[in-house]
Amino acid sequence: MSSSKRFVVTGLAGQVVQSLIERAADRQDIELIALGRPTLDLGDPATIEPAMRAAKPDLIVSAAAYTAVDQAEGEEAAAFAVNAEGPGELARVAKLLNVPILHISTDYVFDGSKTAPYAETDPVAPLGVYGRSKLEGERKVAAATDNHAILRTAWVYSPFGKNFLRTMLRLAETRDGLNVVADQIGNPTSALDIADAVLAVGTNLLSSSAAEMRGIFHMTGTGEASWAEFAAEIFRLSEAKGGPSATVTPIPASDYPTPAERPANSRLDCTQLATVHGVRLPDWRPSTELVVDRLLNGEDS
Ligand SMILES: NC(=O)C1=CN([C@@H]2O[C@H](COP(=O)(O)OP(=O)(O)OC[C@H]3O[C@@H](n4cnc5c(N)ncnc54)[C@H](O)[C@@H]3O)[C@@H](O)[C@H]2O)C=CC1
Repeated sequence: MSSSKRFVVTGLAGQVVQSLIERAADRQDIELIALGRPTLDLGDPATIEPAMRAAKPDLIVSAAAYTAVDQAEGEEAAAFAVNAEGPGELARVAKLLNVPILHISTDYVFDGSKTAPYAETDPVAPLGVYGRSKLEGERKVAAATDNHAILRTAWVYSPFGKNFLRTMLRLAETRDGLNVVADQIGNPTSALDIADAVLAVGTNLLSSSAAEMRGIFHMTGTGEASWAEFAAEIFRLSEAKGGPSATVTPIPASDYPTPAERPANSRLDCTQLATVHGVRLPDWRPSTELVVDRLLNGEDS
């Protein structure tokens, strides 16, 4: 029998990390190890090489990040340390250990002014600190090693952690109606589907040295929605199962000001990932149903 490959992922409790732990548990061919603070602290680069050497990865997954988008506006140094310097050091260590690195990035590298879904080759223009820090992370990873795949995702939800889906269900416990932004559109993406895709792309990088499998790929759920449409679908599914629901009133983003500006169009064109890696994430609606079901059944905290 062939021995299993060890994927070492950064972070302990994040949505993507938790999803990777769950999905890898079903796989004989992959062993997943999560490394987080204090053993590996992206904000303290000196911890990265010793932690990674000890973990002996066959492949590194860079999933941890400073993800508080609004807070980042006032904490630029912290956001850049964790989202740019940390991943740059991780990629240096990946090169040193001669292993591939998969780095998770974001739709926030774009300003959202394009009217069609974004391709990997479209010009970047982040609107805020978080997006700029993630873009710098992409650049540092790419500069440190050719053996990388940068996977840009967006609108992540899951049974774990903080996300829009869980926030909507929580608010509906106490409110009959909610105002939700209708003029920002994107591709809702289940972290469980991200985990499957990461394991598939990682397996490809380990089995092939083809240059076309390296570089930037867009990786979101299939299908698009506005936040208001996403909320309405969450409540439709929840109500059908006897869970909380609320009436959604669509509002413009200008009626819901936030410290960080969001792109109006967050849609990512994922053709490259399908063509090169044979990976296509499912439609967001059935994936949303799976997560709503799990939360209503109380399987997750
Ligand atoms: N949540 C979203 O909607 C989106 C997320 N992304 C990206 O996807 C990736 C995964 O995001 P989520 O799982 O949703 O994030 P999350 O916020 O659920 O989890 C972030 C993880 O990073 C860890 N972390 C934070 N600072 C750290 C440090 N200094 N050292 C070590 N670990 C640290 C946290 O402990 C946590 O485990 C990130 O790279 C994020 O930028 C991209 C687009 C959208």
